[in-house]
Amino acid sequence: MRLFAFIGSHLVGYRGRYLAGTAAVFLEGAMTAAPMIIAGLALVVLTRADATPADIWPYGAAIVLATLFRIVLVRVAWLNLFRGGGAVTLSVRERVAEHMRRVPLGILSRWTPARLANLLTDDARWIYEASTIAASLMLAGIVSGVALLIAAIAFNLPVGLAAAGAAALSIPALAWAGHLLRRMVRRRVADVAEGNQRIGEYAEGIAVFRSFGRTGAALETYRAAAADMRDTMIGGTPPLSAVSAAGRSVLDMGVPLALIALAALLAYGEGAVPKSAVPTILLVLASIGAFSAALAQGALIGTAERAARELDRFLAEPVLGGANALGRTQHLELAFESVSFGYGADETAVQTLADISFIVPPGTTTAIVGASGAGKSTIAALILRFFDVTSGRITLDGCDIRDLDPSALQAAIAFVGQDVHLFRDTLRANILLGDPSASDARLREVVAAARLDELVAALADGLDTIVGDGGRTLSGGERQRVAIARALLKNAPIIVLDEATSAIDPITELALQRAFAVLARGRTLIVVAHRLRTIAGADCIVVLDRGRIVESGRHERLLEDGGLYARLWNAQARAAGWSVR
Ligand SMILES: Nc1ncnc2c1ncn2[C@@H]1O[C@H](COP(=O)(O)OP(=O)(O)OP(=O)(O)O)[C@@H](O)[C@H]1O
Repeated sequence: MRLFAFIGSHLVGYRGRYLAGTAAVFLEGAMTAAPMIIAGLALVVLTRADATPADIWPYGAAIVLATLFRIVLVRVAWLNLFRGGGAVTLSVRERVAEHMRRVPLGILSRWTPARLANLLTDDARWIYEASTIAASLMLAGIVSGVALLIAAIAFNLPVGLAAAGAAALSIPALAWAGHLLRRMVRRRVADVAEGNQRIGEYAEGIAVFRSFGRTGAALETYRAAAADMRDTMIGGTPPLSAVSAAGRSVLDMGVPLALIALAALLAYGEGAVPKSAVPTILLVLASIGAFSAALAQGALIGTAERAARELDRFLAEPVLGGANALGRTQHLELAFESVSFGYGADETAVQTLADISFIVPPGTTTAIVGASGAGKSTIAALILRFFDVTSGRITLDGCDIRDLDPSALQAAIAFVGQDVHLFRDTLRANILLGDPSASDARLREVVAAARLDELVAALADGLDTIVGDGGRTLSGGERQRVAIARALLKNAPIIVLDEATSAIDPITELALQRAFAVLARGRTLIVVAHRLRTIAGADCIVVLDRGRIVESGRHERLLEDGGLYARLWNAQARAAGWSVR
């Protein structure tokens, strides 16, 4: 039922068609039973003493008509069900993709990339297969089986009832088998996901494993996951097959029970085999066949049901709220007002930021500095609403960013993080992500500002060179420069740079900084940096220590104060003179 409720909720605009298809399947089930029932009637007529060959023709004609009607119904059913099923799958994929866009990144990161990909591929496919083929075969089988059983009862009440009793008795065992099957499917899917995760980690981390001579151990963890998968199959199959076989055997008991009922009739009733006996037994046999065909779809329906549950669970993840628009798109002041934050949803979450307040006036540069783990990147993540604050508020142009339409916030901020992801596409397409409508001249301008022109000139296809998966064909510093070009192109009033130049050599970094300053003039910059030399010119430096602001101000004043910033600065100055012997 859950599966069909799920399908129903995604039948946007196709509900009528799908219902028409279902009605056609219903009739098709009846038309599948019709030839057998008509043949049964013909058998009864032919066993009469006064029967002539001509008596058979109306029945023959009725069988042909029922078959022709069934062909038409199959066509109508499948046409509508496939359209409806296609619409459901499309709607599921679109809703999941749209939801991914709106769920806070903090929540999204709890779903691994493999699980998210699975929602859009395998899970959506199971829903398609269930809503089209499996559901129709199951419904047609049940309708046909029930129609044949009713006909059997009508032909001969005791014999038909004996077979119906067997069918009724098989229901609990079959329901139990369905429950075991669903449990096994759930565990198998979890094992496969775990196995995929492990093999993904093994493939991605192969360089690390090799450098530590740990490839064997890493492979072992994958092997363990594969063994779990096998154990689930081996452990789950015997009880499932036993219960399923028991259910089917009880169902198959329909014919022997019908024969026993017939024998009882002979012994205690009519004293002769009634004319309806043979057709009734045939109808019972056919009805068992129809029920078995319906049962054969159980595994697919069970798998699709699990997929529906998983899709529902993802679609129930809360999305970023807020609907307000910004009053203007430029000169936006950003402010932290007594912001506290801890990762994790419950009260036990460790507080990462405590009572953070600072203002970033439009057009100024604010640097966030502090030791590793102090909470600098967390500040950037909160500005971007990857997470929402635990208490206090962050405002943009006076408006709490939680009340802002997420797309207004996204439009106002360009972000370059520590990990740069490039898509397997041309360098041009990767940079144009910042502004797909940018002119060629503007593109070249940001390429030059990001100090990418030498790289572009050296590449055989220049900007049209495909950069490999995740940008792996470029060096770390080159990837960072592509991300900076992308952010510059976006033309957002606020740019957040989180260790955006950490992989760039000092000479290129200096040149990039100068060019960047020209292109980003008038924009607000929030820079998270370890190399203090790069932010010494900032309008305000906010110094963090274990999640708290311990001082803030301009470089010269902070040096004079002799606090944490001065200590960090002096330590870096000394480190610059270090050498490896
Ligand atoms: N997604 C997360 N879930 C749980 N804890 C996190 C998460 N991200 C960061 N933390 C923790 O929050 C604290 C602050 O991390 P953050 O990345 O903000 O520090 P940082 O100052 O930017 O450090 P670094 O300079 O090393 O990048 C750290 O203790 C870190 O372990």
